[in-house]
Amino acid sequence: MPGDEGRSAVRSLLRLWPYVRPVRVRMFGAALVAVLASCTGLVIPLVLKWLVDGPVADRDTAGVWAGGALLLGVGVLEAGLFALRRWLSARPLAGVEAAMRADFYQHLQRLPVSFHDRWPSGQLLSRATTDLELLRRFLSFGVTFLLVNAVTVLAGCVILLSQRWTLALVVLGPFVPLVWLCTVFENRYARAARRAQDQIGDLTTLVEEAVLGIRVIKGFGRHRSQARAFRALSGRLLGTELAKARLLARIWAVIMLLPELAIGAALVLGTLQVAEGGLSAGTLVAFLSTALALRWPVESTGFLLALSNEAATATERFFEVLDEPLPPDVLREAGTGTDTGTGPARVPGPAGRPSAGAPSGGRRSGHGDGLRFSGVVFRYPDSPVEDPPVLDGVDLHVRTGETMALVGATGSGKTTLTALVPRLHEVTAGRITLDGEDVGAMRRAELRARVAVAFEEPTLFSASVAENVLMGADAELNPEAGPEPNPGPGPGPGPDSRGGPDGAAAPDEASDADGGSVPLPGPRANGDATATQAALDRALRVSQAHEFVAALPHGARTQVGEQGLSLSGGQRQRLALARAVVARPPFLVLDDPLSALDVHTEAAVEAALREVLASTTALVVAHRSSTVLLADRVALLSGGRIAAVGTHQELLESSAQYRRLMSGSDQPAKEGS
Ligand SMILES: Nc1ncnc2c1ncn2[C@@H]1O[C@H](COP(=O)(O)OP(=O)(O)OP(=O)(O)O)[C@@H](O)[C@H]1O
Repeated sequence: MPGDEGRSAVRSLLRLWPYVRPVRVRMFGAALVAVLASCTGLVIPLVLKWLVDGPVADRDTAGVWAGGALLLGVGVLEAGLFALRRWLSARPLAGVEAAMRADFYQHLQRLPVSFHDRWPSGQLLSRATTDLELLRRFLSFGVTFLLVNAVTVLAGCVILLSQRWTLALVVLGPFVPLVWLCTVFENRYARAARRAQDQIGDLTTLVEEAVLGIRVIKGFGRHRSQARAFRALSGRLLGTELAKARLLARIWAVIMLLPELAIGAALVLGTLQVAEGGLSAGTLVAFLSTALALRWPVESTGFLLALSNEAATATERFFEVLDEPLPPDVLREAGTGTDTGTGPARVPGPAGRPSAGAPSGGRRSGHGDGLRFSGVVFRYPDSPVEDPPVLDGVDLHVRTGETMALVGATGSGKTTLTALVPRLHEVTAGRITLDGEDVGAMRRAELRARVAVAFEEPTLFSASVAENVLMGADAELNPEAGPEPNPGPGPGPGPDSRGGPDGAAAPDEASDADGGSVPLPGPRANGDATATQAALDRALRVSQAHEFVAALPHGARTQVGEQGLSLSGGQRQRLALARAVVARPPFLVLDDPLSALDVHTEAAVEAALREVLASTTALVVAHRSSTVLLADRVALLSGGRIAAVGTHQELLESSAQYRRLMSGSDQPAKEGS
């Protein structure tokens, strides 16, 4: 029902109030000033009336000059007030946009992985950018001028009626059909606006995927089909935008035509009345200039209604994400101000500086029970109900200090099982315990302090190598949690300080890199930063990344990720591994961390990793027999359960499926290295 939709648009917009509240004084002040400015404009016809009926009729030149000066003064005052309105509202409303964007980002960070699995990233991106910008325009311009127009039209009507009520009725006659037409238009436009904004989100997703997957697209020569998909989507968006433009053009035509006709009719009638002597020329001039002054407020209503509708849609789209419920424990922790996932994890400090309450890193987790899965069942929330769960009663015990390799056919659920330990997903049934403590009952910050993860897909952020690695460290080790926007040579080892003419490491530094440290330059390389430096060096050495990092133009301060240097898949994976081991976590979960390494590097990383694994309790997803050999025991995942557990040798002897897996016949793509 049209009426319902209209009301819901208002309801949607009212949800913005908590964001507007802090700047309400400035905003209403700005609106008041705008109303004043607009009403000042309405004084001009009255001055004109006085001018025509007074000094002009009396041929009083001095009076005409005075009237002209008065008109000029009123005009300047009106312009000054409008400028003041802009000054009053610009800064606070930019703040509103920033606050909304910050809330949106924080909520996205806190939402579970299952939400991000479900939502296309382009939809989120367009809501955080286009929609919020639209809302700022609505709040700074739309709301104000809806109010200004309403007050101006009302004041104008009073002036018109007081000048000549019969003529006023002629001018105001079209008002009723106009309101009705606007209501019809508003509802149609709201639907088109929603469609367009959703289509922008889809288009953003497509562009993002095309940019991220550019190698696949080029490698498989898919640019034509990709371009076709883009054209189809942008064609659809174009269609919607044209439909919007047509709707707008129609309502605009009506909004402009009806008042013009009415003013024309009033002009004819008024002139006749002046000719007959029933009306003074000044009154007619004042009447007509008031009617003309009301033209813009009436005409701009169509545009403002369109803007309001788009803003209502943008608000709905914004709150669709913000209304997504957070997991109860995240909510609780957010309420107590505890870290819920946006900051660096609190993990045990380096040797000699254990964090209070957390087990000291770099040693076995002692008398604990290790990592235990008991009757773990898991089904992806969006999977069809008739499908069996991915994991259907997993029982597995990784003893303290033990390294357990997890093997299984492609799609058997290995990644899913590892993701349950740091609670990227919540178990559907059963429990996972760390040293006897249920991970489901642990605070997330504490869980992250105990478990470090490295995924098969190594993600690097637009930050320096050091910051990327230290992301896995606690606050003490990680002096600068946020990424720096720019590398900047700074006081650190820029190309000049690293020696080589083209930024390559000088021979002495290269040899330093072999056995020494990859210095963190500048403010970090002093005093308290020694521990950070030591942890970083150790992690880089363990992951066999120290040599290539030392050879980077700015060493560990080199910017990597999207806005920095591109690294090879193997280099990225080694940095992700360094991130996982930097804090020497008591529990380590690695999802095939060596998959992108060449045989030579893999052997070197394995040797170093063996040292790390010896001091942690680890679950390592393995596709190659070389990774399996790092483990004390192997668990075979099949049919959603652990089908067999034993040493590599035992499983080779007892399990035909394991033999097949290791010989590569089950996983031709990954096995056989
Ligand atoms: N986000 C998701 N939503 C729904 N189903 C998913 C999701 N992620 C994975 N799955 C499904 O869960 C099953 C297990 O996937 P998983 O990635 O855990 O397997 P895997 O053993 O790690 O495979 P691989 O060895 O190829 O990495 C697959 O059937 C997959 O299609």
